Parts: sequence; C-alpha cells; structure tokens
Amino acid sequence: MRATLQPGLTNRLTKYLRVTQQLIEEGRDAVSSKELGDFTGINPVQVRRDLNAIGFSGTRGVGYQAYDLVEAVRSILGLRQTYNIALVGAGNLGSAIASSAILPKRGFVIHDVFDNDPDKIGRTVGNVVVKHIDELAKSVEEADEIIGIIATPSQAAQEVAALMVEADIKVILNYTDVLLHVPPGVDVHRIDPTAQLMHTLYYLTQAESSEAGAQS
Ligand SMILES: NC(=O)c1ccc[n+]([C@@H]2O[C@H](COP(=O)([O-])OP(=O)(O)OC[C@H]3O[C@@H](n4cnc5c(N)ncnc54)[C@H](O)[C@@H]3O)[C@@H](O)[C@H]2O)c1
Repeated sequence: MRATLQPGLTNRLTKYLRVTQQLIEEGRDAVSSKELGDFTGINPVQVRRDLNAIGFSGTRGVGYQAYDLVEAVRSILGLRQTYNIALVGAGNLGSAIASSAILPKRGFVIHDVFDNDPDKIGRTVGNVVVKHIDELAKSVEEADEIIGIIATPSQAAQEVAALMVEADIKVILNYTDVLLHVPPGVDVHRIDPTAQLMHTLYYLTQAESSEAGAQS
C-alpha cells in the first residue's frame, strides 16, 4: 500500500511534476532544485526536502535526472501512465479542450466527448466523434474513465454531474460557475479563472500597500 502523503506535499509534487515534464518537452535531461523553485514559487530548500522525503536524490552540480524524477513522482502519487477522460459539452470550450495538444503529452486523453444537441452528435472534435449523452455510462465503463470534464452551460451542469457520478466517475473538472453537489468520494475541481485572478490581485495589493507604507 502507498504511504499517505500530506496534502501540501502532494500539491508541491504535482507542481514539480508539471515543470519537469515541461522541461523534458523543451529537451532537458536534468533539472535543478533552483529551477524547480523558480518555476513553482517554492523555496529550493523545500524542493530538496520534499524530493528527499520521497527518497529521490540529485547529483551536485547536475541536478535531478528529469525522466527519473517524473517516474518517481508519478509512482509516489499513484498516477497511471494515461487517463481516459469523458468530456461533456462539445461547444466552444469543449472543442478547444478536446483539440488540446498538451493534455495527451501529459497522459490525459480526451477519449469520449458527449453532447445532447443532434447537430453536434457525429461531428469530430479533436480526434473524437461526439456521442449522445445517453451513451455516457456505457462509454465510461468501456474506457475505464475516472475523470470527467463538464463544459456545458451552467443549467445542465448538475444533471451532467449526476450522470457522471452514476457512471462511477471519481474526479470532475467543472468549468461552469455552478457549485456541484456530489456524494463523498467524488472530487470536484472548479476551474475558475477569477479565483486565480483574485488571489494574484490580493498579493499585488499587499505589495503595493507595503511599498506605500515604506515610502511614507
Ligand atoms: N472556467 C473557464 O475558464 C471557462 C471558460 C470558458 C467557458 N466556461 C464555461 O464553460 C461552459 C461552456 O462554454 P461554451 O462557450 O463552450 O458553451 P457552448 O454553448 O459553446 O457549449 C456548450 C455545449 O454543451 C452542450 N450541452 C448543453 N446541455 C447539455 C446536456 N444536458 N448534456 C450534454 N451536452 C449539453 C450544448 O449542446 C453545447 O454544445 C459554460 O458554462 C461557460 O460559462 C468556462
């Protein structure tokens, strides 16, 4: 059985994983704790401590072997090599997500796309032919999908979430502004750009007021 990791550590490991994967895509073989720190905003001392805690060590002057680091973090987080994803809503956003070149590189495959508009069903988005929403449960089971993405109008979000829960989806990425009700054991992540902006603006305001305080 895998050791239980503190949520803070899990969160930081995910960030190191993302940065390291990106650097590999840029042709890099090794990555230093300073770079991981610079790109994630985490102190390099903390980076070294975290990687040490999962039994991963680097070489002085060289850094960490990037591929080995990715494998070590994926393994400790219990990540599969690939995840098939069920996406609902083949509109503007859904089509953009299904056409993303980045997701498959990171092991996330938009395997099925569903809609309820007869005009959309049978069309291709990305590399996927859009299916009717009524086929969700069957497709999710066949493709062993545990991740679902909701890219429908808000009014449809709760109903779609209920279908996903019924189909045994465990992680829902919700792009709508609706607060979804799901049973325990299902994780909902709301993708909300305004939250990130508010967070960033808070720090910007803090920095401005301490600058103003220093000048007065
Ligand atoms: N969080 C973000 O960053 C972000 C960015 C853009 C859009 N959004 C949100 O994403 C959602 C989609 O936006 P869009 O511009 O792609 O809209 P859109 O109208 O282009 O697409 C929505 C699609 O959902 C389908 N749909 C509606 N009800 C359905 C149901 N019950 N089952 C299956 N399919 C159904 C529609 O037929 C349509 O194809 C909206 O809620 C929007 O507010 C979020």
